Amino acid sequence: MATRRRKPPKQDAIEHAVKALDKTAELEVQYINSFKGRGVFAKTPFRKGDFVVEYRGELINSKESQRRRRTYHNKCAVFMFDFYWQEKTWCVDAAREDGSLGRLVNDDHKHPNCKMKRVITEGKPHLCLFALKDINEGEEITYDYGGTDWPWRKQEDKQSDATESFETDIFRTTEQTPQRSSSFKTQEDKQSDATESFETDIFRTTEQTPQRSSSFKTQEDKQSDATESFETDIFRTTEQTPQRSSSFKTQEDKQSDATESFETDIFRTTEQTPQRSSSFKTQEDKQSDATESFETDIFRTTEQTPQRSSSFKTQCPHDPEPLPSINKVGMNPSLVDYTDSDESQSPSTNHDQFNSSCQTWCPTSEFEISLTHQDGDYIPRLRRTKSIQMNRKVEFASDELFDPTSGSSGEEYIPHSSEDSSEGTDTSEVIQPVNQKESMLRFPILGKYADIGELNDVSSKQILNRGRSPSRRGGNSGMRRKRQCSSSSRRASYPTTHASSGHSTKRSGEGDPESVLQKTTPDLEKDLPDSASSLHTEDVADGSLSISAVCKKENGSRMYNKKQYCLYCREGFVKMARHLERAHKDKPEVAQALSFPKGSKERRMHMEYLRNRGNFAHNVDVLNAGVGNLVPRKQPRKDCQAQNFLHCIHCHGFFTKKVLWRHMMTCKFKPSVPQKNLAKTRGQALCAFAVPPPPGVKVEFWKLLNNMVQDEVYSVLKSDVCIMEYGEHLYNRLGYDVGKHEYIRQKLRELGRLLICSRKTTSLKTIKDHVKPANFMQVVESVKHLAGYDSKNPCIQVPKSSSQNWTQLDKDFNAS
Ligand SMILES: C[S@@+](CC[C@H](N)C(=O)[O-])C[C@H]1O[C@@H](n2cnc3c(N)ncnc32)[C@H](O)[C@@H]1O
Repeated sequence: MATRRRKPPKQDAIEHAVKALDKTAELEVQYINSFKGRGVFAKTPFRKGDFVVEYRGELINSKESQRRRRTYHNKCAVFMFDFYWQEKTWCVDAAREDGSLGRLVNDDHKHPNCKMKRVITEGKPHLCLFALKDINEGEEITYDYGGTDWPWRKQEDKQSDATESFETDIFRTTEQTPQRSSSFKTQEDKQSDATESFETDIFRTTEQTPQRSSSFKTQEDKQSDATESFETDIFRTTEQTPQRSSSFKTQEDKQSDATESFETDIFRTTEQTPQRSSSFKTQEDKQSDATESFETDIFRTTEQTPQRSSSFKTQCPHDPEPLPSINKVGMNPSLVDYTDSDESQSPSTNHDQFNSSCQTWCPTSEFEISLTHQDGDYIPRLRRTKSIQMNRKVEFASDELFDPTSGSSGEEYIPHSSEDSSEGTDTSEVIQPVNQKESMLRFPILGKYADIGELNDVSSKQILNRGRSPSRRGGNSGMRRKRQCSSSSRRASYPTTHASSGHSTKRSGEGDPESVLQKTTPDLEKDLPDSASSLHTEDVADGSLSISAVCKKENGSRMYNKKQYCLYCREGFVKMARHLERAHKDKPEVAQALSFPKGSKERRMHMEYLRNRGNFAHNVDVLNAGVGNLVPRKQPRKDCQAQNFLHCIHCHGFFTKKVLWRHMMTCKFKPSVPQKNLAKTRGQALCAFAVPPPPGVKVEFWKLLNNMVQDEVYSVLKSDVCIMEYGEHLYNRLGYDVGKHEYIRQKLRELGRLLICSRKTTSLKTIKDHVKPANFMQVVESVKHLAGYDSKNPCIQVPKSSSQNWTQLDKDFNAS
């Protein structure tokens, strides 16, 4: 098939590994579909046994890998590849988008064409893929990730015919049910049978007792013996300058130029610990916490310079005691330093077993090239541990990467597109921009709200008169579950609402928020503080004001015990709708709400509004008293300070400042402002899809773009090369999740708006101009202009670029 001269695969692998080079002339990345994402494809044929690509990344120890796994998003954690070497579990963390190809190779457990092998060179293990069979040009490179619980496997068959959105849904569902299939064991058993027993031993040891099996020792010893001849090869290869191919660099540079730093931020924590600990061996032996960063540092793939071996010295600047050099002919100077290292700096703790012939630790080479299970050679069984979720409560020795207790639980796939909210009850859906300043209502404070004081008396009387009788039943039922961690049950006096006067119980039109407001707002406004005179809660000595966090049950699940306060009887109830129905159906607003069918949107909205009003009245009272538990619209995760909360003038919900801005945009109780429909007409949409994507633009990304509002921003961003490249990059990263499409569009629109503004106010014409350091001040000017910065009264109109804010801005923008 192939006519090119074949290099011995092991040598080929070592050469590429040492130089951190990919075969960019023979391989290419292609976007496959939204389900699978990208994949690596052969540009030229490979022969069975050929080295194909290295799974390159940062080599870290198990402790560090556990730590990262806890902090990484699932999408990143899936790039962590755990493997066993020298009685320890190691991990190649390829989460970083570094442009390398190995990390993008997809899984195929049925008909893989490659197999992962461990190649040790310069004392470091590398994970390399070798062809299991002849691979044709255009064929996707695949290997078996191991295990059986990868979500996509269960769906593979269904996938082929399904539509894109359907696929995504399935995928999500699967992600949420990370149960190991029952066939797992069977396959495990089959594998175990097919491989040498020692492999099984290795992984049993890893999962249960980190002891070396006797068969493993034998194998290791065999390897040690065999290393001698490889060393020569290794050192020969290291003489060559380890540079990345130019084509590779270009691709990577392009990506990094166009990419925002947010994606890489997560990794910074671990990358910013360049200190080497003093004694590797001791720490390793002790498995103490302090080892965490050390091993990482030693084996870290240089982030900036892809020259792995030569960067080693720089990576370890704090070696306490440099040891005598072992001179190897032809050795790269940096490698001399590396081999100079103290034995104790070997990643191995068992040097006798690893290389018993060396008194001083020296790098050895190990190569495992058996490509079938049958030939009986040592095949390191590499395993993707993404499917095993660490149980944080279990204490692990640093080498115990696998959590035996969670083996069957699978990976916890968390739907990532959902909003980060502690309580998903806010179903605000309509986006209607309003004047934010007018809409943010701060709470009234002690003494500043005379009306409330007067009303309090009335309401106190009302409470006395009524006692608990009208609400007793509801109250009891609401309190049936005695969970004490919600808001304070302190009774207080409240402003009355006088809600009953003059309100028809006639059905309002179609649950329109406005109609709800028209009927209910006037009453409430009596109770509301004058927004102009309202003060900020910071003015209160609010040491005793609290906002309770969400409560958890013993098993960690959420406890739904948030008490809402009744507008009429001032009691707290967990089930407010039921209470209102039972105790206050005579009230016009309640009657009005009840006039809608159960479960209807209108009824829910009315009830929600009444609930909010009751809570609002309660909060007003608590704030007036300066003591008590405030009821927020959404319970925070942690107990919060009251001054971080503000009140929405439309729905009267109490929100954190951070959330309020966004909420105001979507509050369903705000009166709607007629807006020009900026959405595409049907004709426009059809025309947009009819236009083929420009050369180099993927169809899927093109579709995403064409779903955008087609205004000036759209045409500008479409014509800017950088924005389009950035968009494609985002699409490649996030596009498989339909929930992220809007985010991608908004990111692009932000840049489009900036570009328009820059063109109007500065000499910058493209986004590329924006990244030139010389233009920095112009960019600042443009951003200020765009954000509506007022230099006289230093403030900005648009404090942050949430998509909703920009939606308003878009409208203003278009209007102007
Ligand atoms: C190591 S990454 C491979 C590169 C990935 N396709 C990408 O575009 O970033 C592993 C991820 O690829 C996807 N993947 C790998 N093999 C797959 C397969 N056979 N079918 C569907 N998705 C697959 C899964 O989303 C998995 O989380």
